[in-house]
Amino acid sequence: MRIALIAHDRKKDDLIQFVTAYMSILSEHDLCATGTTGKRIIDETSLPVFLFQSGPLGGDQQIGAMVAKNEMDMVIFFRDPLTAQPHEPDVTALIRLCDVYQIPLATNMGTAEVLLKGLQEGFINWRLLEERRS
Ligand SMILES: O=C(CO)COP(=O)(O)O
Repeated sequence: MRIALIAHDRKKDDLIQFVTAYMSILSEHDLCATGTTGKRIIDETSLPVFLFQSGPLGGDQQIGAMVAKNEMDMVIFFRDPLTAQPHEPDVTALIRLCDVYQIPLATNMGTAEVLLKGLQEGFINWRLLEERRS
């Protein structure tokens, strides 16, 4: 499965903690991330991560394009609900596309934990069928 990892600045520490805790599951999948988030994951966990542009420079849109092309299986996006983002329309667009294409999306750590446990149990294997169909 291809999994996108994204975190706004004040949520990056939480995402690193999450990725470290679930490294054994995440290491079995193709990981990609917005630029700054991805660099921190690489530096702090050594997991291989494909880097898109930084979020404010178009990274959310690049991930959204992959969702629209059926090339993304899960999005874990630790949003900061308390800080205005200059690229808020891009954030909204990515979340909208996940809903349009029924892509599992977690916007906080509680949901992300459930998603990864579900992934491990095979609850998201229907995505493999989707990929074959497209
Ligand atoms: O802003 C972001 C998502 O909207 C995250 O981007 P960075 O990972 O480049 O900080």
